[in-house]
Amino acid sequence: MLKVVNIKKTFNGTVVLDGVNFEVLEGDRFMIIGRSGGGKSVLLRIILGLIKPDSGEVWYKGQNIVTLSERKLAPLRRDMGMVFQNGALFDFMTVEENVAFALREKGGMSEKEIKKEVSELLERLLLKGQEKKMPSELSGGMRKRVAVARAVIAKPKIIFFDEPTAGLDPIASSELNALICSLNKEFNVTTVIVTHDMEAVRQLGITVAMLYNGKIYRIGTPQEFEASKDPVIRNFVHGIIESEVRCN
Ligand SMILES: Nc1ncnc2c1ncn2[C@@H]1O[C@H](COP(=O)(O)OP(=O)(O)OP(=O)(O)O)[C@@H](O)[C@H]1O
Repeated sequence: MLKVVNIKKTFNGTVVLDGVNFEVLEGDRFMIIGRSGGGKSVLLRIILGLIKPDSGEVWYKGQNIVTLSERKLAPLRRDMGMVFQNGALFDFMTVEENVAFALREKGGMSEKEIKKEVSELLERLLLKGQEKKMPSELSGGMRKRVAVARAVIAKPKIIFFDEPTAGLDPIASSELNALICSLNKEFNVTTVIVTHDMEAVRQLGITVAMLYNGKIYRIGTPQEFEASKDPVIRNFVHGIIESEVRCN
């Protein structure tokens, strides 16, 4: 469904991505893990055509996203949903208006139909009663769910999440992961999730790719990562650092 070929990106002489290769199959929940600052968000932005790599290709529906103009990207973007790390909601719109935005942009639906779809989705995402609130009046977990609603309402074929559980408590994280799981299964939305939350990987992952030193170091299942004896993988998965922290 999506193929990333030899992506390279350097910022001010610092190599961030040094030849990244992987393929995401239809229906997958593909987790990209790696250390903070390792280039995961940059990679997502390249895949979405928001920034250009120095070299490499991103194939989607037989087209190389890297070489497309904004005009040619637009129809492909309609297939793609994105939930940014900070939610990126419109602060000046209510919850309802934020979620309806993509449907209004797409056109072809009456206001009544839009209201019905928005209201059904908000109910599914446990946001009933929050319709008229502004984003600033919501908790972090609610904001994330609104961001998910906004990304899925237009029924994308593939959806990208950048650190969906960052800043959420363990219960809110698990609730959000359950939601991502049901969206993937019920609507058959291929899901790509960038995270350093190993619990999210355990709960959601079908395929896991570890980004390390600018390259995909390993691709496997969550179970293979858990059981790996490779020191690079083990240290990441089990949060081991060279001088173990013992404060008590
Ligand atoms: N527009 C930019 N200009 C210069 N450097 C950038 C730019 N965007 C990202 N970088 C650098 O690229 C590196 C990778 O950043 P990125 O945000 O992709 O990391 P990440 O793996 O997503 O980290 P985190 O898990 O902390 O979000 C960082 O060193 C960052 O400073």
